[in-house]
This record gives sequence, structure tokens and C-alpha cells, in this order.
Amino acid sequence: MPKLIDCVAAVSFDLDGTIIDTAPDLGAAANMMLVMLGGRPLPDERIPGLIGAGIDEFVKKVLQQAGVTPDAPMLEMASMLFRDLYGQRVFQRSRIYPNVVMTLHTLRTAGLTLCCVTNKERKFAQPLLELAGLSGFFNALLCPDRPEDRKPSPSLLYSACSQAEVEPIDMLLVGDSRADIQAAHAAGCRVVAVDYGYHRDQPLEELRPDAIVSNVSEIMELSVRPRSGTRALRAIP
Ligand SMILES: O=C(O)COP(=O)(O)O
Ligand SMILES: [Mg+2]
Repeated sequence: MPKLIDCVAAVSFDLDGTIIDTAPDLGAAANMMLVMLGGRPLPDERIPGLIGAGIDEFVKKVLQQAGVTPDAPMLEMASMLFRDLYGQRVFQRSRIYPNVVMTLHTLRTAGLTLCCVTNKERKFAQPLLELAGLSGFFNALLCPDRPEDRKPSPSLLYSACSQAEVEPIDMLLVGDSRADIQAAHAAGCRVVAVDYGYHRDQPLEELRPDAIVSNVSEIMELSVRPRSGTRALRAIP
């Protein structure tokens, strides 16, 4: 059986919860924001489940978890404060997940085009990848310029395919959330989910990703077998 990785020409990686564990810095900025607003910090373990739909949504959930239901002006002020605090520490406590560097290196060396497709704003995603030493691996970084472009919209993946000059079926997305799987299906891309990200409480199996792995390096070992229908190949872990 052929390997999945030999059946695609490009691979897109989600950022938060897939290649970098950003929860420590997001949590630190969130807790500084709460304290500055007169609240109490949240326990670290509450942070990962709040990440995934962009900063405004993250800040809203942080405030709600802290017992505050923010009105629009308060949310705007808190989001500004958070952006300022997070911008000062995007890669202080955050860590690259195991085998990510080796996997990106191997895929690039094999001639695949690599994209980073994230709901994170570019002004944080770009310096984060640079400080982590990962930006050089990626041919393109796709971030939502408009809220409606966020995954689960296929919009960013369409842009990634266009920049990589590949058809959607020749693009594999690796991500940690339901939004990643839904975006890939909507775009017609293949998708592998990682099980260690920020959405461990959300069942990923029922959305039928092509495979679920516990380490990004496993994507290089997945096999595929022919299948009828438009999604002609399916990975077998
Ligand atoms: O910043 C977020 O909200 C999520 O980012 P991600 O799409 O890289 O997981
Ligand atoms: Mg993610």
C-alpha cells in the first residue's frame, strides 16, 4: 500500500496545539490581563480548552471563566490589553512539540511544499514561528484577515493550495481541532488529526479524519488504500 505522504504534494500544519504548545504564553498573558482588570488568575489547565477560534473569542472565554460576562466595550478593552501582553511573550514559555522539527525537515527535503494554516493573527503567528526557528520551513503562512476566513471555513486552505499550486486533494492538513478537520473536508483536502492538542474533550473520530496520530512524525508512516468516491484514498494508521 502506498504511503499517504507519497500521495500528496503539499502539507499544511495548524499552529497552536499542533506544532507549538502555545498555551503557556497565552495563559500567562490572559492571567496578567485578569489581574490588571482586578480579577483572579485561572488555573493553567483551564487555558488549552479556550484556544482555537482567535483572540477575541479566547479573551471572551477567559473573562467568562473568571466569572465576568463582558459587554462590547469591555471586551474590546480587554482584547487590546491581552494583545499588548501576549505580543510581548509569544515564545517565552511556549514549546515546539516533539519531532516537529525533524518532520518538517524531512518533508522539505523530500520536496513537499509546506504551509502553516492558523486561526492565529499574523502579527503573532509570524514572530512566533520566527522565534521558534520554524519560519524557514514554510513556503507560506496563512492567517485569517477576516473573521469569516477562520477555520472551519475552507478559505485559508484554498489560499494555501493556490500558493502551493496544488489541487486540494493533493494537500494534507495536520491539525488538532474539529475546526481543522471540518475545514479540510470542506476544502476537499486530506486531513490527519493529532490527539495531543487543545481539544482532547472534543471527539475527533466522529468527524472521520483520514487518521489520528499521537506524534506528527507518524504522518510519514501512514498508508492509504484505494476507496470509491471523491475522497479516493484513506489513511490506515
Ligand atoms: O489562535 C487560535 O485561536 C488558534 O490557532 P490554530 O488555528 O493555529 O490552532
Ligand atoms: Mg490548533
